[in-house]
Amino acid sequence: MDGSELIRFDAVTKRFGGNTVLDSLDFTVSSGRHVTLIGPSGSGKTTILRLLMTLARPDEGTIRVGGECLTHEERGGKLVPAGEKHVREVRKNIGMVFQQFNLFPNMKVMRNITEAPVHVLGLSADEAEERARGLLELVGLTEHADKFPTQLSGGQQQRVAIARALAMRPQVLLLDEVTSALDPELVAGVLDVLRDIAHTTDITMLCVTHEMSFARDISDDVLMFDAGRVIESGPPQKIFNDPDQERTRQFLSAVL
Ligand SMILES: Nc1ncnc2c1ncn2[C@@H]1O[C@H](COP(=O)(O)OP(=O)(O)OP(=O)(O)O)[C@@H](O)[C@H]1O
Repeated sequence: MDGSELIRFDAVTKRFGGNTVLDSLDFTVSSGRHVTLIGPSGSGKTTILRLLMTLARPDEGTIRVGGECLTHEERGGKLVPAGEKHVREVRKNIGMVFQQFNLFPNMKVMRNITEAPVHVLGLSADEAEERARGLLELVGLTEHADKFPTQLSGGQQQRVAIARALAMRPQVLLLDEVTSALDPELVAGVLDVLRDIAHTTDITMLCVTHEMSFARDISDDVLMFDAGRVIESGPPQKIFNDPDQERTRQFLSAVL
């Protein structure tokens, strides 16, 4: 962890129709930090992760990751909207785990994990498999490399999705409600794996979750969103125990 700035949102506005979901949003995340986004449903948390994955584009403002601009590029001395090639390069630094796992159903676990390292990073099959074996051990699925996703529980599938995201060795891992689609008895196993990753690696994490005790455990910083703006931020002890904003207090009393 070197503490340098890794993610920067400058005056980012995102609208869907007439609905302003993010309203001139500014925030930064330093390298190695674990940041949790909390706030009421519809406050724009998932949209932030989707913008970072370029699954959506902002209407205004700029987003930078690792010093590279995700939204714009310089061409002929002018700043123009970023093209596909530029976006793909910047995005190599970002891994995401979704609520619904999104594994490739027709590929075995091993291939789910090696596919992008081979095709995007150009690793040899042997290098990618060695990397995948290490990750399967990390997520406790060494025995399941030759299974198809449907042969695994939801919790196991989500752990494969975590291994798959990490296989690209991204600088930042985005976690979007990764336990929301799981049966309650499978949640703890997935959160334990993520706790382990948070505590033993220097990866930067940006996490949207309703699991407040998990947020308390892993976060360096908590950002409280309301109506597309950060209304308060700070270490989890401060936000969860003694928030400054009445809106944060109300939100927490409803979810804790
Ligand atoms: N593709 C889309 N088209 C239209 N509206 C959208 C789209 N994606 C998000 N929205 C709207 O943007 C707002 C913010 O959504 P977002 O998913 O970012 O909120 P959230 O804070 O993550 O909420 P939740 O906690 O319920 O997941 C919501 O009103 C949502 O309906």
